[in-house]
Amino acid sequence: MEGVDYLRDERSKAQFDVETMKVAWAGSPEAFLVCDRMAKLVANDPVFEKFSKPMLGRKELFKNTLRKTAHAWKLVNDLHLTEEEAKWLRHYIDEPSYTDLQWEMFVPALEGQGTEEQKKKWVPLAKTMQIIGTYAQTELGHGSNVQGLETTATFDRQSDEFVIHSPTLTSSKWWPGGLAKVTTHAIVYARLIIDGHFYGVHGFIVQLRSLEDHSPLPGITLGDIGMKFGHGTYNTMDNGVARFDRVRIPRDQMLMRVSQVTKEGKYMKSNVPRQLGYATMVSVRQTIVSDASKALSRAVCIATRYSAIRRQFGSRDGGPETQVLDYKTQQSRLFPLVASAFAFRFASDWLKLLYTDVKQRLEVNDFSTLPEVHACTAGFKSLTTAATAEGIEECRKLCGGHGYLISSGLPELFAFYVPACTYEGENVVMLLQVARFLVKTVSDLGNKQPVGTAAYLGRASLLVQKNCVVQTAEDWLNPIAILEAFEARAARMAVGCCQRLAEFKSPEEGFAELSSDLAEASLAHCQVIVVSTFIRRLQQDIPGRGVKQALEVLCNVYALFLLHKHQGDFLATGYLTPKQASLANDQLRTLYSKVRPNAIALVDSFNHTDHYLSSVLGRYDGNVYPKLYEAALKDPLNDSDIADGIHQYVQPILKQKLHSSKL
Ligand SMILES: CCCCCCCC/C=C\CCC/C=C/C(=O)SCCNC(=O)CCNC(=O)[C@H](O)C(C)(C)COP(=O)(O)OP(=O)(O)OC[C@H]1O[C@@H](n2cnc3c(N)ncnc32)[C@H](O)[C@@H]1OP(=O)(O)O
Ligand SMILES: Cc1cc2nc3c(=O)[nH]c(=O)nc-3n(C[C@H](O)[C@H](O)[C@H](O)COP(=O)(O)OP(=O)(O)OC[C@H]3O[C@@H](n4cnc5c(N)ncnc54)[C@H](O)[C@@H]3O)c2cc1C
Repeated sequence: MEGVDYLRDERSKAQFDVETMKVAWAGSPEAFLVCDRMAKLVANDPVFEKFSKPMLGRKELFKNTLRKTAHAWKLVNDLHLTEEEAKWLRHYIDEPSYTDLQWEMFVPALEGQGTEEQKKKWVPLAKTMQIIGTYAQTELGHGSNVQGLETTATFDRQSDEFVIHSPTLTSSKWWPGGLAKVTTHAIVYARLIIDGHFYGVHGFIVQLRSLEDHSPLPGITLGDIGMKFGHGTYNTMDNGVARFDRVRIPRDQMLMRVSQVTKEGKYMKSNVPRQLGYATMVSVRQTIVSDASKALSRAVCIATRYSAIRRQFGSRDGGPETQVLDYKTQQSRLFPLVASAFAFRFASDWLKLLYTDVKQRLEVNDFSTLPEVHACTAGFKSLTTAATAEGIEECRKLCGGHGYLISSGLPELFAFYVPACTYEGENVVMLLQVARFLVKTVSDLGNKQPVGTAAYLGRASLLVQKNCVVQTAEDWLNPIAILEAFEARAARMAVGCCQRLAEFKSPEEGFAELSSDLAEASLAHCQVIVVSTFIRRLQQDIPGRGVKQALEVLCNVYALFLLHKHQGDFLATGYLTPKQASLANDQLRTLYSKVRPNAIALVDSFNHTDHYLSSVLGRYDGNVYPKLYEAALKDPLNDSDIADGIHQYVQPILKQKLHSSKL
């Protein structure tokens, strides 16, 4: 049998309806149709070809992306694509580009932090791409500590302008995507100074380049910050540096939803919290969670298909060898990642609802849920990006040596994905934000009943006393038992941290000293939410033959895999006995056997095109070995039998005359 037959055979074993699972993965029949149409549009358009990317130099890579982005914008207009369709189009083109910043950060910053008047003026210009913007917050000296930014915006009453200035080397803006060569505008975050007084960091709309000839405007120095990790991935983006030498902008270019500066130089706060100035980051973190499920699903699709084709050992009397997918070790590394992709998918759908809700509330000045939403987006961003980055690397290893080839699609995917652990809030820094929320919630338990995602902490006094009642491996299939285990572990970790915090001279000192434990408690809290979201999703109506059952298996795999991975926490907090932890692991092995016949159908449900996967190992048709050979032959080194440099540098060594003493 060939790879093609292996996958055909695997597909025939599926115990659920793949077409309906595709809809469950996409979220709705409408969402499925949009994704499917955009994926095919990209896959069938030669402009979006990706094969040659790894061979291109930096300048060619960058220009190639400019060309693709221009073509995509033409398609958006010619085909009258909606914003949602355009977003999927960008996604499937699969190349970081200045438009990521334009649509994910510049426009949301204008919409979220601008006044009605500012929105009216700037948003249409941005949405029609008459101006192209970026989000210039991070500096050479500070990224995480936003209040530590050094760029200044000094109000000049006489001219009714702000003067934007980079007073030190470390105040240079450093990292913003598209800044180096493309963007005409930026939201520049700077310390506001009026009459020598500092009023904190605010966003300012600054024009960077001439709209006529694209040259940097006077007083502005712009450049690229240099090559980044991986070759053909993030180097398509011109992450940039900017320095401002007393650049003047009109007063009405400060984003003034949160606070205003009057003509007279009076600083006025609206009745909105200053954290609203961070709203763009909340919005993008939510998008990043959704992207995590996409990136992880892509990696597991490649690794699962290849694992069904690859055979090693186990052959006796000349019969076929064992598919590596049949090894329990392979399953225990791969199937939890398949389950995680689904878990993150449903978590991101839920987070989107939470975010939509807070957005509507903010519009009518209801800020009550902002701290919870900030904690959820920050925590989920950290949890999902860390697991996805690790998961992609695990998938590479699951593909053995071939996973290290660029043609496997995995090295480039990893290089493309891994900065998500850092951008939009470094992951540990984000977990510490969740910790602040947890500490406040637990400290306030006597006065305030927590709601929403923290509601379980309202039962903390019970959860710290109760013990797990599981007696058999079967008991671990009960969602109530699973959820209570996660809640009890998280509540005990949070309460334990709070008790120890009280032993320090000041809360700040305690927080700093216990920050590692607090980060772990935060992760445990976020896992409660992801697991409970998956369980709740299964309580909804899910049509299609066997679809719900297959998802139930994955939900249990996800939860029990986490329980096994973090069993130290579950045991140390005293909720579980070693016997109960071991029963969970027994159940996990049984669950892997239930996933096995559905493995290929599950990854088919992601509906990834071969173009999107860009992986010889993950091809839908399974024709791996001939295509791997073909891809290798296309390497420039195979253009000739004798490569450049052989005559010059190798042959002289071969032909050297050695003295007998050196022989
Ligand atoms: C091409 C890739 C494919 C994927 C495409 C997906 C789309 C991605 C688009 C583009 C690609 C990526 C581009 C990347 C862009 C960037 O990275 S932009 C820069 C992002 N920078 C950060 O995220 C900085 C991180 N730092 C912070 O957010 C904050 O400073 C902080 C660390 C959270 C806060 O520090 P600190 O506590 O010192 O700060 P204060 O300002 O004093 O805050 C006090 C209180 O406010 C609460 N807070 C903080 N942030 C928020 C918020 N966002 N919303 C609500 N509330 C917030 C904080 O918890 C404090 O509350 P408390 O006093 O009650 O405890
Ligand atoms: C690919 C990419 C694209 C980006 N695009 C943009 C963009 O478009 N616009 C923009 O403004 N920025 C952008 N950034 C910058 C990005 O947002 C920052 O790099 C990020 O916020 C992290 O900040 P930092 O680099 O200052 O890390 P640091 O904060 O210096 O982190 C270094 C280490 O210190 C630790 N640390 C920091 N503070 C604490 C603390 N309080 N407690 C415990 N540990 C701590 C961190 O955990 C980490 O281990 C981009 C970055 C990348 C990699």
